Amino acid sequence: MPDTPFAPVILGNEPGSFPHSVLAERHPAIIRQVRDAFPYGPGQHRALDELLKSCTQGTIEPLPDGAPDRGRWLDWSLSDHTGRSWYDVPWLWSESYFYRRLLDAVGFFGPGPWQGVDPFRPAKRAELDAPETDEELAALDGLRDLPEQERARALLHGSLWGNRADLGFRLSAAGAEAQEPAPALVADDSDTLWSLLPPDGAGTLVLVADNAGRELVPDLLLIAHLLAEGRTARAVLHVKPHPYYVSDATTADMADALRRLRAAGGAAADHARVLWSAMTDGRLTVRAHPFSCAPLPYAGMPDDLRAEFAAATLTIVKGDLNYRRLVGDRRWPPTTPFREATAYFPGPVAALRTLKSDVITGLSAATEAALVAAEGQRWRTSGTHALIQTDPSGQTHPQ
Ligand SMILES: O=P(O)(O)OC[C@@]1(O)O[C@H](CO)[C@@H](O)[C@@H]1O
Repeated sequence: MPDTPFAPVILGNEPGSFPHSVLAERHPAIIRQVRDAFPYGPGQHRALDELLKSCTQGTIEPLPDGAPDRGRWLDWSLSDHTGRSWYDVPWLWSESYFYRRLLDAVGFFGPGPWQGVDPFRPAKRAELDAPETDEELAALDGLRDLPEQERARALLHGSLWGNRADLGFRLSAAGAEAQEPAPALVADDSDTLWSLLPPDGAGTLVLVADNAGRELVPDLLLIAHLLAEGRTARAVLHVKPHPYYVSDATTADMADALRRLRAAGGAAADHARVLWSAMTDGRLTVRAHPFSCAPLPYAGMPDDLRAEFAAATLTIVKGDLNYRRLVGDRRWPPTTPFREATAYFPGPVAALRTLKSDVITGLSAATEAALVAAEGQRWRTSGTHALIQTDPSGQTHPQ
């Protein structure tokens, strides 16, 4: 990435914009949802009242003394943003801090009886247990007799479109789920992606997961396929170290999804066996790195994570939020080459994302023009378009 990117960082302070609506409407709705999720006590309700007031009308406050991650947040610019309106700091930062404070309010970080209780768990469980999940898993049996390449492609698309299953998104985009799936890929670098995962792959695939439930299930199926077919020797699944953006996957969600696959029978259970045994012998590992919940773009990743991505044959980055973090949460001209925005990334990287926020790179001028002609700017946030973008070059990029 150029040292001084010319695209402005996205803030939430423009009334009528998507980021503003997230801060002004989605966050209060999430607080309401959390209040309903568990029989919290008066202290938790008071803390939620205070958070509601702070995040809609107030300013950013420091973390409480003794917060286990206070030092980390200070490194992540907390002091610079303290005292400022939630709307006036980078939107990515503001949203991330909202989830951090929400967890405080319900006692997630303890000490106390609510320590470690995920406030979003009921919503995530309901989705995983929904009949639609059964239907999707049963459909897997129909793939069994297809040639490997077709199965691989179907599973890649399952993982891609699984990103529409985002519980936070549904809070503010009622109806998006009900629409016909828009098949339109606004960018499709899948051939390059597959070239990095050849049938005799000896390397490591890293998949940076996004949502639990109906997104994580197809992500796991894709990993199972790649391991079983020898397209990768090892895989690392990055999940969040704590609940985040409502539906983001944690280790507990991964375990729930895997148990769900195992219980489904048929091809789903076959995939579960592959994953279970790969976890047992270490070919599949799970990581919950603190930076996965950082309010910063990946360009600011710490050295250990950089080394991990550098060593991978391919890193697949899932979802909208991870895309914002991958390319930088900025108002890029849409034709900015994806490879320019990811030039800092230390290894080959691919993004699988449905479009749910304003950020976009890597469109051809013709694609952008067609989208604008058909929908104005709505295509950016409607969740009905998707992309597969690949930057195979890693460190060999000219910086
Ligand atoms: O990362 P995901 O699950 O695909 O999407 C996250 C999301 O719903 O939340 C953000 C707004 O809160 C947007 O980036 C996006 O719309």
